[in-house]
Amino acid sequence: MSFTYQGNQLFAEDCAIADLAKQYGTPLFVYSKAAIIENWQQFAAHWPAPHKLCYAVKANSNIAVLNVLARLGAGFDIVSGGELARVLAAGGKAKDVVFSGVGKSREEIAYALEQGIGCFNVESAAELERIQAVAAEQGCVAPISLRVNPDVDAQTHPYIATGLKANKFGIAMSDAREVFRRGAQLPNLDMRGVDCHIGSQILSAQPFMDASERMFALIRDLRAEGIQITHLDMGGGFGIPYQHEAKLDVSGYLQSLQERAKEMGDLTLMLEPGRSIVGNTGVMVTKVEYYKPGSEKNFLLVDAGMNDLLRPSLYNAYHDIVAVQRHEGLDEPLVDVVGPVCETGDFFGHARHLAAEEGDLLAVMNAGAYGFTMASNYNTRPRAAEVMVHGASATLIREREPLESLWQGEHLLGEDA
Ligand SMILES: Cc1ncc(COP(=O)(O)O)c(C=O)c1O
Ligand SMILES: N[C@@H](CCCC[NH3+])C(=O)O
Repeated sequence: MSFTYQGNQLFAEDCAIADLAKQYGTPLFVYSKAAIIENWQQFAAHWPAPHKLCYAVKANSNIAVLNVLARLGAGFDIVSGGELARVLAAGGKAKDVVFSGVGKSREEIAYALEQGIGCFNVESAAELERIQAVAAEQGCVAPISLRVNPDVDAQTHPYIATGLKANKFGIAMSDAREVFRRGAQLPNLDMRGVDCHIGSQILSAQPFMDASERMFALIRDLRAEGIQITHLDMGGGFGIPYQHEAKLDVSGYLQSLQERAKEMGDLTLMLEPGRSIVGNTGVMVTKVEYYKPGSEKNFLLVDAGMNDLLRPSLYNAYHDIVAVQRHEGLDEPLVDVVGPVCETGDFFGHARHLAAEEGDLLAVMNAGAYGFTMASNYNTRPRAAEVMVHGASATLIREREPLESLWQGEHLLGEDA
C-alpha cells in the first residue's frame, strides 16, 4: 500500500505527509508514482497486445501523471482539445488517442485531425457529418468509431450513469446501423469501430457483460451487411472501494472479452479506465483551521473546500478522512468535516469520529481521480498544489495558483463606462 502509517505518521511511499504539507502548504494533493505504475501494470497484465488500454485523462490530467503512463505505453481517452494538448505536452502520441465526448466543436475536430488522432468516438449523426466536412477541408480521412448507447443500467449514481436510453451519450442501438451505413458512404471517413461507455464507479461485472453482449451482437449484424468493424472499445467505468465495498474483480470479464474477440476473427479490443488507475493513488491533505463544537453538531473547519474536491458535494460521495499525525488516547468526538466555502454543501464527511485540533493535518483518501481535475476557483480560492512522491523523493508537479492569476484576463470598464 502506498499510504501507510509508520508509527503515528501517515506516509506516502517513504515521504512523511506532514513534511510535504510543511514544505508545500495545504490544501495539497499528494500522488504515489509507485501506486500509479502498479495499478497500470496489474490492469495491463490482463490485457495483452494487440488489445489497447487508453487511460481516461479526465480522471487526473496532470502532465506528470500522463507522462508516467505514456512511458508505460498507455494510450489515452480524451474529451476535449485541451486534454489532447495535455497528452501531447506529456509525451503521448496523437495516434494513441481516442477522442470521446458528445459536443466536439469544429475547432477541436480540426485540431485533432491536424495532430493525427487515433480515432474519433462519434456520439451522433450530426457529429459524423461535421467530422466529414472538416476532414474534407483538410483533405484527410478521419478514423471513426460509433459510440453506441447499449441501454444498460450500470447501477451507479445517476449523475455518472451514461449507458441508458435516457442519457445524452451515444447513438441509440436502434439507430446505429443506419448511422453506420451513412458513415460508410462518406468519402473522408474510415468507419472502423464501435464503442460504448456505460458509466463510472461501477462495482459489479454484470452490467459490463450485458453491454458487451449487445455490442458483439451489433458487430455481427454490421459484419453481415459487409461493414468491416475492426475494433470494439468498451470504455471505462471500473469502480474502486471508497468505503466498505467489495473490490470489483473484472478479470473474468476481461478474459471473456478476449475469447469472444478471438472467435470473431480480426477484432482489436480497447478499454478506457480512469478511476481504477489513479483513484487510490492520491490523497488530499488539508489543515484544520478551527474546531467548532455545537449543540447539534461539532464541526472541523478545514482549509480545503468543495472547490478543491467536489465529489462529496456533487455526488454525496464517501471519502475516508484520517489524521496525518495520530494522537494516541484522545477522545474522538463525532464531527462533520467541512470547508470554508459559503455553501452548506461544502463538506468532506458527516458524522466522523476524529480527534483533531487547530493546526492538525487530515488526509482525504482516494482523491487521485476526479479530485484536482474537478477543482474550481469558486469563492476566488486558488487551486491547490500537486506533488508526486516516488520512494523518499517528492516532486512538485503543479504549483498552487498565485492569487493574481485568479483575475488575470479580466478588465475594468475604464473611466468613462
Ligand atoms: C467515454 C468515457 N470513457 C472513460 C471514462 C472513464 O471512466 P472511469 O474513470 O470510471 O474509468 C469516462 C468517464 O466516465 C468516459 O465518459
Ligand atoms: N466525476 C465523476 C466521474 C465521472 C466520469 C466522467 N464520465 C466522479 O467523480 O465520480
